[in-house]
Amino acid sequence: MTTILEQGNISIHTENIFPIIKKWLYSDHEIFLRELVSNAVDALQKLSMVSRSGEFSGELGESEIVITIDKANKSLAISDTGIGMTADEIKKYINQVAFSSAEEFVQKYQASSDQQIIGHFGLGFYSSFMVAKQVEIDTLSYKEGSQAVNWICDGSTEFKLSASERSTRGTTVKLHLQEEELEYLEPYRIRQLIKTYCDFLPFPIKLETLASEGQEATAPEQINRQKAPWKESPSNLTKEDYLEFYRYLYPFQDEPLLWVHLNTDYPFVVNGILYFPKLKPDVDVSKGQIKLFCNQVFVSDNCEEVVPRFLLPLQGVIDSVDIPLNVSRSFLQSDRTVRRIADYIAKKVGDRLKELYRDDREAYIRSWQDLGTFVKFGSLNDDKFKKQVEEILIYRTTADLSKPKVEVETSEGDVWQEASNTIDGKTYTTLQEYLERNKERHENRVFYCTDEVTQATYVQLHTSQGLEVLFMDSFIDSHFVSFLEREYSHIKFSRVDAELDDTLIDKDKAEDIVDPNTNQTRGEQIKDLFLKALGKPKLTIRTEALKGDNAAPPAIVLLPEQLRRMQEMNALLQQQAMQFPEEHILLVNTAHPMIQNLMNLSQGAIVTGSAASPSAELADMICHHVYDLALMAQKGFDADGMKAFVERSNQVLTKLTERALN
Ligand SMILES: Nc1ncnc2c1ncn2[C@@H]1O[C@H](COP(=O)(O)OP(=O)(O)OP(=O)(O)O)[C@@H](O)[C@H]1O
Repeated sequence: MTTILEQGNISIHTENIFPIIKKWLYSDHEIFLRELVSNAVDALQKLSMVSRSGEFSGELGESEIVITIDKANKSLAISDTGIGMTADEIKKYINQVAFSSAEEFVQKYQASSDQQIIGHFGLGFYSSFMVAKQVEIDTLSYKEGSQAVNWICDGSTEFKLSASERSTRGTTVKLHLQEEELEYLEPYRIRQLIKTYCDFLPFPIKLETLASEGQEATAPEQINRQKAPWKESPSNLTKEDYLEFYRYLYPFQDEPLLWVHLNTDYPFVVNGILYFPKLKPDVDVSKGQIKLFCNQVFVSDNCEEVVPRFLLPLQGVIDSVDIPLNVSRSFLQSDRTVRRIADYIAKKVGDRLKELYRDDREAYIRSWQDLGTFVKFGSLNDDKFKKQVEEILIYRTTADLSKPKVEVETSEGDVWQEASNTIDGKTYTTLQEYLERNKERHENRVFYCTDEVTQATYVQLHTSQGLEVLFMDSFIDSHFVSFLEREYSHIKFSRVDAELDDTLIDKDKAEDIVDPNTNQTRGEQIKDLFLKALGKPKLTIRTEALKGDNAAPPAIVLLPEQLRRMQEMNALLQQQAMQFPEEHILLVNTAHPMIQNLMNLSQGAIVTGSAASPSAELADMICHHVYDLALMAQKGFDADGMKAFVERSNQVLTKLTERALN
């Protein structure tokens, strides 16, 4: 015999709140489980609080949550061994609080047309009516002498509260599922939901199934991971713990480069672990991969609005109760606390990078290929971050800075080895160090290379004369160079193929006057020869005697810095690869023996007086060839260019062999 304690009407003002909720959150029905499990966790936590405060001195017993699938009766029950509720509490918290907060929730969202709510939190207990035609609460409070109670509601505004036979402390919420919601009787579906939303809740969540037609009962089995490493103190976690957690979150991915553990309580609460992944070339940097949690309950698979944009490629977890969840994503972006949290995250990331630079230079350099992209992207986007990391921005250099490791000893007797900037034969430097080292030879001028292969000749030309070149060859670097120039307006950056530094040119040789009749210098004559032979109006021909004897090539193609940058910008705007501009410079090296021979060859032709003489023809061909070789070192050939080059190579060789035989 059950005693009816109360039968009545739930005090809400919107009569038909149930259909509205169902319709409103149509696609989100599954969140009912998250809400009910969260309530169970709260009940367990409250019990441990009252136990600690001495208000409750009974046995705590097993703190756990059990989800029971009863296919035969089409019901799903969520039980906890938490604090429980008395009849009065049910009346207050369920009949009044739960329903009025649900009503408030619905009214709020009816008024808003924005479906992009980040969390859909706050519906609480009431969300069970999205999937259940009847909900039953069976509960016994921890308070001594409490009477167990049973509450039943069928989704209308009426409820029935009666005494219950229950003898164990805690609460069971049983959902009699609607016919169209029977998917929640499938164990795989429950596992999937718990893994998604409740994996890191701090109590065991177990799943059991009762026997049903053709199926045996299964004993309760834990289905959540339970441990949330980001809530632990960093000093309790080993490197392996962090790596294991990363593998758990992102299986089958390369190991992360490093991680940052966030934990602060003031002025806002933020916990989390962020990982720097190895960047894949196809990574979509506009898509966030950080998981957002609120009190260990999963909220969203990306929190693009919470982390600064440049940190979007990071992975991991952010958990904060201070991020408003029942708001639209666009609102989040302008929320003041969220902005401050974003700043905090950027600062922590910067600190971590500086720490690595200081404490483990080798790891820093090894990871630079990937880290550098973050750091540069961050500097471009966030001024505060730029200031934080500008001293640890490094560039690979041609300078040989490898020196024996020096032991440094402070007056306190601390000894450490000065960090080496050379790893696997590659040396790195900061911009400041570069400028300092080269102050005497080229103050405030930086030579850089964007492609080690195609610009090899130019790099070699510079290094042979002792000029230091920085490699700025990652995809972000073309923007970054312009950015650096804006930031440090006194520094001039020139790509190795843009123009030649005076130190590379032998001024005396170039001025050599050879023809007393015309007063033409050797350089002018060579220029004429190439102009006529090539016949390209947009091509500028320049002659210089390059230093370095035979090490310097007979000719190189130069692309003036500003012109090239404009082309790059246009290509970017049109989303095309940059075409090699027709306006460029062919610099012919008058000091090269081959160019001198070529000059003599063409002069021989002039002496014989015939423009079509074999010598003139060969000289003309060689001019084309020299130009092609210079182009080839810059950009390679297209199909037509390659065909012409091979054909001409054969002709030149034929002619040369003929001459050798004569
Ligand atoms: N399993 C439970 N054990 C004990 N008390 C519960 C349980 N479930 C719900 N309650 C009580 O009912 C109240 C209302 O629950 P409901 O889920 O609607 O809202 P909430 O948990 O307070 O807030 P929200 O879910 O919006 O964060 C709770 O505050 C709690 O007092």
